[in-house]
Amino acid sequence: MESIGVLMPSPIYGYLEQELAKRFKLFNPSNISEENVNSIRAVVSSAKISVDTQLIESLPKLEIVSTFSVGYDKIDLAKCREKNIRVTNTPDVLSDDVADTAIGLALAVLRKICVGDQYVRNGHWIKSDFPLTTKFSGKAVGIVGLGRIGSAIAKRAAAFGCPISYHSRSEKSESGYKYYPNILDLASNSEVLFVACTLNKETYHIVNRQVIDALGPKGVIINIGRGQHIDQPELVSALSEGRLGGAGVDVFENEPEVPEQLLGLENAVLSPHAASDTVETCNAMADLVLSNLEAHFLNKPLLTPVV
Ligand SMILES: O=CC(=O)O
Repeated sequence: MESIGVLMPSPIYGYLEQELAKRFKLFNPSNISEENVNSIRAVVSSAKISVDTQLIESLPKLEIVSTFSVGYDKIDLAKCREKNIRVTNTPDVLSDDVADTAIGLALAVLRKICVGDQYVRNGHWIKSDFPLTTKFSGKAVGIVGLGRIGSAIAKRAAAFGCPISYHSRSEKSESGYKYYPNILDLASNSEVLFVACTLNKETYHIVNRQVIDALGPKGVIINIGRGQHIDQPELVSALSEGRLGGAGVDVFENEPEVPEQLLGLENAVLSPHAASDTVETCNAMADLVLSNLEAHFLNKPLLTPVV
């Protein structure tokens, strides 16, 4: 497969790059030219790399886009379908880490773990005790999107004694959790709302002002999905006005830009879109990207096809 050209539009992960370079002819924007563009048959992308019409059209021999991410919202799927370009992602292998991060953010927000850390480091503890925080165990948990990641969050939250409800396109009665066909009803009946659905036209800004207000001043939102799931200016104003109790945010609308106002809010815990970023999981994601590419070029079934 050494003669097959694979384009990585920007750096993703060292191990993945090394392994791709061993197996394929690896290109990046600095070594791609008009002569070799026709040898490129695959693009390796990520949650941060856009595979838009322009990129797809510029690669006439493109056969497959393999993204190092579970989300594929940055890939123009319609264009890929139109041109018979296959698309793969990396589901399952990252669900545990993302769910762990979601629970970690909920604990950090409610138990003020980051604020407490600063309290100790800045010497305030010597002067006075840290104010009481809020319990997570037993809180009513709402999950938006009961897919692989949402289910992994539910399993963990259930172990904390939290009653679980969810909203998704369709009811998953086998889950045994309470289903709300309307996200507003879910928010009204939840104390901690986890956003874990796929980003698409229907879920863009699924958490809007009404949903935030339904959660209320004691409510907490945890977003490990995509920044675009939440109307970010509404989130920031609700947090700063105390209309929402807190938020744990791993993803932002215009990453890596983060609204200045959010940086100053103690009731928000911020994370740099890193929910799946452990060595173990990134290696497993890289292996899945490689296996999908190898399967494609050996005419075998793709392991995790999207298109
Ligand atoms: O955001 C990360 C992913 O989609 O895997």
